[in-house]
Amino acid sequence: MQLEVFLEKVSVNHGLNVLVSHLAQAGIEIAALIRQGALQGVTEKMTSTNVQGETQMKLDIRSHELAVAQLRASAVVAGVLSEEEDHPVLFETLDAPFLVSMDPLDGSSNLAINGVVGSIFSVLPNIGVSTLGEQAFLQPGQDQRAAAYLMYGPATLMVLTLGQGTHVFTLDHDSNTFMLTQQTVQIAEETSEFAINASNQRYWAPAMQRYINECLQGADGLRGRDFNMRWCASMVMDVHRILTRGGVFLYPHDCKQPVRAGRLRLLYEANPMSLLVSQAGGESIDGKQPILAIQPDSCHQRVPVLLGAKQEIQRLREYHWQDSDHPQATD
Ligand SMILES: O=P(O)(O)OC[C@H]1O[C@](O)(COP(=O)(O)O)[C@@H](O)[C@@H]1O
Ligand SMILES: [Mg+2]
Ligand SMILES: [Mg+2]
Repeated sequence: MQLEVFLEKVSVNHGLNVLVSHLAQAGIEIAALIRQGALQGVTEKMTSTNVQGETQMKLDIRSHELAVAQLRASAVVAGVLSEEEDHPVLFETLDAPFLVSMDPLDGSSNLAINGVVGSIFSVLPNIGVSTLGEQAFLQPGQDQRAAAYLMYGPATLMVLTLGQGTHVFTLDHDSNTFMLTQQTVQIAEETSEFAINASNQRYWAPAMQRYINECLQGADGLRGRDFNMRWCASMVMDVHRILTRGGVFLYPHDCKQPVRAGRLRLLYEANPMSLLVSQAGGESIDGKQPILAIQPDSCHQRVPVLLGAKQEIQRLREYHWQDSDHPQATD
């Protein structure tokens, strides 16, 4: 089933369907660029840096421009917040029904090694950007109307939720259309696989040290079974593995840069991925509280991200509460 047919079937919100189709089109255009590799200067670095102080890749900018153009053309979006721009880009259609927050290119460090990258999108209702300005983007993740990521791997995938389950579409490069290949994905509650950048271990809080040490002790330790580890340095690829075969993805707070709450951004990485994971039966927390319940206070704020298999996230929450000697939060 083609994406547009699926949308007409499951969603009565025509405006949202139009928006999702334009996200898909942006994905098709970005995929075409990526496939050209160095021929399109895909691995080139810019001299500019983004608001996070990160050197921008040429493709960070091109992906941003292609997505902004598609969202503007949809005529149902009032403005876009992007990882690659300090302030939201506001369109003429200021009263349009939706706002979008996006990470136009996720996993940029993988480009130079021809690795997997992606794009991440969060769709929010327009609560009055014409008067509120960028404050209108500071809505908790639970208010999202849709979330999606594009994965530019051996196949090009679009993974989507409109709040009724999480579904996978594969791009048919011959007809340039996305076809439904997996409906209502479910994440197993139990897992023996974790993803974390272990090079940061010495900076982690005791709760994280404890959890990872127990996983590494495996069958010889308290967990009584061996755990496997993966790290792709692309949130899209790590989360897609979890939606496909389970596991947990962990980018916890660390004291490498104590002022920084985490590495990943709440509005265009943590929130959309948390909605996709929770709609597939998984959970996501910042250590103590559900990420989707966090009230954002700035557009590019960072947050610790622990997401995936329910049982592991509940164990991690327990360890974090025990850490801070707070009465254990009960479910
Ligand atoms: O380089 P590290 O510390 O392992 O971090 C990898 C993480 O950073 C990211 O690349 C950040 O995203 P961007 O590439 O969009 O900035 C995530 O995709 C990934 O999970
Ligand atoms: Mg990213
Ligand atoms: Mg990015």
